Amino acid sequence: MKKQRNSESSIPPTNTTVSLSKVLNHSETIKDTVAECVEELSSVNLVLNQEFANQETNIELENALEKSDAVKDKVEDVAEQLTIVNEALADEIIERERLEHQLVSVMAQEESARHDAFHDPLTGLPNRVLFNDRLEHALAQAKRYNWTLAVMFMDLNKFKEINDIHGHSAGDVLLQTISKRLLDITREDDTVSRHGGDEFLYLLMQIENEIDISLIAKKIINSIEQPCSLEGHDIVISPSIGISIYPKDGDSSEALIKSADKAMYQAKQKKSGFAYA
Ligand SMILES: Nc1nc2c(ncn2[C@@H]2O[C@H](COP(=O)(O)OP(=O)(O)OP(=O)(O)O)[C@@H](O)[C@H]2O)c(=O)[nH]1
Repeated sequence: MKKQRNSESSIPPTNTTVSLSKVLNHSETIKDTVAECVEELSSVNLVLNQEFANQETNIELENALEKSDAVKDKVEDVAEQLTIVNEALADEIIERERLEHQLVSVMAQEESARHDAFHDPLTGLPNRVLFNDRLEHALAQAKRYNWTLAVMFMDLNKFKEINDIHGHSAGDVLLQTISKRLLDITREDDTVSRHGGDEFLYLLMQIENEIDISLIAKKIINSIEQPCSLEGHDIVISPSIGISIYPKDGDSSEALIKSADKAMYQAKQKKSGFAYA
């Protein structure tokens, strides 16, 4: 009897399960062939027995018949053994599939927990923890290879008014829209993160000069200042950005973020869009 395998599983079988299934299929074919041999031997022995019953005593025929019956019994026994082995093999395959399924599901849960630990739930952007980790790593590389890095601290202007006028969920949509725009314009090596509330942090890797940084800051401002449709209204919001540069403004992540934060307040006061530390 063939065991019912878990065909609804969305997880592709591993090489081990595939090879075990091949062995089982092969073994089932052998068992079927052996079972056919048993049937053929039975019918041959039946005919011989009938012939033997009609004859005078014939010792040689009697011996041959006994041997043939013994062979049939042995082959029958082999067919039964093969059935037992195949059932054990089928059980083993089901168990392996179950374990593989369990393993994949545990790995998916771990991956999801890891993602949640390092990302902001509202916008999906990297959170503070991931940003700090990337900044620490970037600083170690910058020290080793003499790179220049830039940290941008960005805060939205008068974001509270959006919440007050249009409601908190409209504010959430605005934060999500802005985050998507920021992600779209961020280079692969750079990092944009949500620091909290309406604050975002940028890490720019291997920056050549301030002209490049200013161009990036203008690009970010331009992208954020594009109108955003909220509940039928076109909302326009602007950011203030403070910029600190490694090694000029600090050689630790705390110092660079602090300098950029201070510069952001200057940009906000002067309404200049962005300012350097
Ligand atoms: N919708 C929404 N609002 C948030 C979230 N987190 C923080 N806020 C709000 O964001 C606002 C941030 O306010 P501030 O940055 O202090 O004020 P602001 O109006 O932007 O003023 P300036 O920065 O001085 O221009 C506060 O009203 C918070 O309640 C969030 O996840 N969703």
